Amino acid sequence: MSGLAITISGLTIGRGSTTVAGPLELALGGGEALIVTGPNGAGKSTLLRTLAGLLRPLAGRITVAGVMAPDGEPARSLPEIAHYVGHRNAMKPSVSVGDNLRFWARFLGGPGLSVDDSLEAVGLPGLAHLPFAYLSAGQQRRASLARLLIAHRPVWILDEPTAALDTASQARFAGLMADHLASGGSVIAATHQPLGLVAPRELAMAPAPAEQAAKQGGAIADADLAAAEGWL
Ligand SMILES: Nc1ncnc2c1ncn2[C@@H]1O[C@H](COP(=O)(O)OP(=O)(O)OP(=O)(O)O)[C@@H](O)[C@H]1O
Repeated sequence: MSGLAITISGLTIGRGSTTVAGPLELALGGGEALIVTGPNGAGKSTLLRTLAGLLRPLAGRITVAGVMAPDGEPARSLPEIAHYVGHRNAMKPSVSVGDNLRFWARFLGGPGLSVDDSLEAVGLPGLAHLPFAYLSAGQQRRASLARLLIAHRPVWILDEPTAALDTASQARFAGLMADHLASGGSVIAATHQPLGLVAPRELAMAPAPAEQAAKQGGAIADADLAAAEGWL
C-alpha cells in the first residue's frame, strides 16, 4: 500500500436534519496534521463525529486509501482505521484504568502497546490498578489518551485533546502526536489552543450564520438523537 490518503468531497455535516456546515473539500495524507478551528458552535465537533462515523453526513463522501484495516483487508472506511477521542473520556469510572484499556484493546483490535507501556507513555506509570474515577481530571484525560496507543490506528480524530492537561502533559502529548505523524499516521484535531504540532494544516470553520442558529430548534427537537450521542 502506498500510504494513507483521506479524501473529503462535497461533505455537508449536520445534526438531525439541520445543516451545520459544508460542503467541505479536503485531502489529507499520511504524516499530515489538520487542526479544525472556529468559534463555539461552528461545527468542529460535528465534523469530527461525522468523520468518526458517529453521525451520518447529510451529503458528500469520505474515502480512504493506501492503508490496511485491522482485519487485514484494504481499508474501506475512515472509522475502521481511526481512533476517536471526544470531549468525554469514554472510560468506566468504577473499573480500573488497566481493565478500561484492556476493553478498548479488545474492542479496537490490531496491534498496540501493553497497558503498562501505554500508561508510561502518557506519564501515568503504575496507575493501572486504580479505579478510573480515582484519577484527577488531567490524569483521566491522559489515561483516555492512552487508548490511542493500546491499539494502533493510522488516523487520530481528537476533540480538544489537551483540555485539562498541564503544560508538561501537553508537551508529552505533542511528542506522541509527532511520533504518530513520523510513522505515517494522520491527526485531525479540533482545538482552541496550540497543540504543539509542527506546521499543521488548518480548517477554519465559520461561525454559524444567524439564520442557521435560528433553525437549530429543528435539530434539538431530535431528542433521541441527542441523548444517544451523549455517552462518548
Ligand atoms: N446533539 C445535538 N443535537 C442538536 N444540535 C446539536 C447537538 N450538538 C450540537 N448541536 C448544534 O450543532 C452546532 C455545532 O455544534 P458543535 O458542537 O459541532 O460546535 P463546535 O464548533 O464543536 O463548538 P465548541 O467550540 O463549543 O466545542 C451548534 O449550533 C450546536 O448547537
